[in-house]
Amino acid sequence: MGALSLRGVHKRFGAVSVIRGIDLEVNDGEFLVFVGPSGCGKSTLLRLIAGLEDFSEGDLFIDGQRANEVRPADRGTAMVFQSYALYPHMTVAENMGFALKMAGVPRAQREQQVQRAAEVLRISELLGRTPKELSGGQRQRVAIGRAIVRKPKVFLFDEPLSNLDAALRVNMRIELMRLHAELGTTMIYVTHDQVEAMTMGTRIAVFNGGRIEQLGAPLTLYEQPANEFVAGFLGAPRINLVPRPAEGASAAHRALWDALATPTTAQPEVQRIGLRAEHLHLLPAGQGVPARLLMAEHLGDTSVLHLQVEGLAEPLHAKLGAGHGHLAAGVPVGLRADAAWALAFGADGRRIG
Ligand SMILES: Nc1ncnc2c1ncn2[C@@H]1O[C@H](COP(=O)(O)OP(=O)(O)OP(=O)(O)O)[C@@H](O)[C@H]1O
Repeated sequence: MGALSLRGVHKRFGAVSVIRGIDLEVNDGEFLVFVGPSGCGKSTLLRLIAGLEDFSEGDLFIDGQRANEVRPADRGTAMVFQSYALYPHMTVAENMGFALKMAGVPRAQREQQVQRAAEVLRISELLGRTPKELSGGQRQRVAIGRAIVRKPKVFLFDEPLSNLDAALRVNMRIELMRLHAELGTTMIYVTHDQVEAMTMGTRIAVFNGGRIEQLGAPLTLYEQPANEFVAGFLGAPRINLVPRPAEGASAAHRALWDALATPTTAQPEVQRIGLRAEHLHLLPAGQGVPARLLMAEHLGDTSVLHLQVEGLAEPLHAKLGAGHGHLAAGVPVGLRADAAWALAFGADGRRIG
């Protein structure tokens, strides 16, 4: 079992309030991702769960038992850090078995648990090496192995992949998902990388300024964000936000607003309409909403276009499939908006529909 409950949690460092009222239920066996911009408190919440920080207010329950005062080693949690924090003079096997040794587990049992974890992580052949003889990805596996041998109820990962290069990160992402499927243990995973969040999480909690803005399944958050912050944080390029045209707005701005009209977006309290880049399409110049191409990023399978609509403060982004490599900066184009995907936001940033 590894269900976790946080109730009314606050954390202050001196006068600075870092966690500002969090209630959260983590289900047994789920892969929950904490995502948010730098400094929003996600690592602090993870450290509170691990027992590395004290609560200023609020309670933590692990499998229904209040755990605020339980020693970190006795909570059934195991944390994996971004810096692998391996002991340089110990072999991989010794590093992985160290916590068990400290806990007084007999040698034979220790060795068996280390062997088993090494098999799961596919690093059996590395057990005799020291950390300096390992690549970054292998070191990260050892750090994870050290957590596995303790058979925790909950794994806590604090940006574990951010020291790895892009290709290795993708590999380790898949490995961690496999590990989760194999062990079935609750995992809480902190990242500021929205791609990691979207691909790995059973659910995602989007943090902002010490609070959770929204909690839900990745695609729910992507398609039905509670507010502009969540809409803007998930998705690359960033969601397009079109403000309601004020008096004296350009004809192109008005045409764009009209192109986004649906029964929801037509409501008078709607102040901004959000449209993701994949729902903005190109037309020949002279058709649709007039725009100018500012810059094109041709990625091979997709092209991301940065477009200026006269009178809008921010450029729009459109994401197109292959076959647009000929488009160069400066050309006039037309735009078609897929209004069925338009999201309507009120003055306070909350989504209306
Ligand atoms: N021990 C501490 N003393 C004082 N302030 C702290 C302490 N630990 C964290 N903070 C502050 O709390 C805020 C939240 O930090 P935290 O590390 O939880 O953010 P984060 O969301 O994990 O960000 P990042 O992705 O940059 O790690 C930051 O402003 C940080 O400076």
